[in-house]
Amino acid sequence: MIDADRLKKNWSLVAARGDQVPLYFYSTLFLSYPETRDLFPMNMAAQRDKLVNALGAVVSNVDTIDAVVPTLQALGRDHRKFGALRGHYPAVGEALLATLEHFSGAHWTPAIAADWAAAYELVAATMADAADAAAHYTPAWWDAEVVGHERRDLETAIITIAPGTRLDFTPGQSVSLCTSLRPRAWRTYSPANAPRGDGTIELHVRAVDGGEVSSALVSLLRTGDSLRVGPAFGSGLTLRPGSGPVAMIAGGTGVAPMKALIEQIAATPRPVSLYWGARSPAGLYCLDQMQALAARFEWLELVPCVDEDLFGSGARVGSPAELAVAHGRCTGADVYLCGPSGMVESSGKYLVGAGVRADAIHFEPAGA
Ligand SMILES: NC(=O)C1=CN([C@@H]2O[C@H](COP(=O)(O)OP(=O)(O)OC[C@H]3O[C@@H](n4cnc5c(N)ncnc54)[C@H](O)[C@@H]3O)[C@@H](O)[C@H]2O)C=CC1
Repeated sequence: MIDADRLKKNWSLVAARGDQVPLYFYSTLFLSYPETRDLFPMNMAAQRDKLVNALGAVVSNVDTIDAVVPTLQALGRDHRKFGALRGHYPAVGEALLATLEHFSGAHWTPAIAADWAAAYELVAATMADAADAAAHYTPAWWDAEVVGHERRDLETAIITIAPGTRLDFTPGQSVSLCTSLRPRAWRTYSPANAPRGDGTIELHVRAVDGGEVSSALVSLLRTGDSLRVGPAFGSGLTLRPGSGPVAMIAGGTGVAPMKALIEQIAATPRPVSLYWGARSPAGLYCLDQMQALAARFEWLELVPCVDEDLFGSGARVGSPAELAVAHGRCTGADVYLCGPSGMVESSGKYLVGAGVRADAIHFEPAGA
């Protein structure tokens, strides 16, 4: 029986050492098992945070492991795209335990070691089993051709890809992708369209500061190039059944999954209010597309919002969540939130404080 409290306490002790933890973990892994280096991107900076986040998520849920089984299974299926094999899991487990022992110092006991080993074995077996099962019915990744690349501004591009074989997804889900311009570095985006007859997928990419992959996708990628795409995952933002009102609160390119949801809702319309925020009017990079949708669907209300409007664009000034509440759009509605993680977090708190039921607020948890 795993003592979850003991594990959580030990994890907070180790996690307090910050960046040193993943650094130690990867050094140990690559020294002991050099062949695993090829599974990871050349630049490990982004990868380091991922390990810490993933570990934290698993550990904090170890006492309710049933709740994270679907996530672990999706993770296992997704890891096939890295070339991760069942044989790699023990190597990772060994490096993980060595790292935990190193940072626990005098707090490391045989009982804690046994708890960690058992928790890791459970996680690894769930992931590896799901990966093996998926190998029977789905590819490890899809090769897709870039069939459209439209720069919307210096930092943002709308990229359309055509996977070689059909890639199924549900609006609101995400896919990860990798370009040979930045080998083995995968980043996640949400399709901005409901599934199409021709299988093409629209992705909205903003070059983030220091983001080597997003910058390459925006500035260097060209029509005709190919990308690798991983399986669709996530259920936080998928449409809940019902015919009642929907309020969508989006920030920046977080509008992409909202556009996909709107296209899905068009099949069985219900009232939708989309409050879409950006720092300035220039950040509303696909306002024309969104306005065209609002003109086409009488059940769709579009409210562009900006932090400041120096030149009088006509967008509302204020936070999308606060405006949506002030206009009564969240009352009795299913609310979908997507954008920068800080915005999702603060908007969620604001909505709950304003009386919106927590179970009516939907978003993809950070790091998912
Ligand atoms: N491209 C895609 O397919 C998807 C993108 N996302 C996420 O959406 C985000 C979009 O980023 P950008 O377009 O660069 O947006 P941005 O940085 O330009 O911000 C958009 C809006 O969010 C507000 N905001 C930003 N940080 C905030 C904070 N900490 N607290 C409160 N409000 C805040 C801004 O004031 C602005 O109104 C990214 O974090 C991305 O990971 C999420 C899902 C899909």
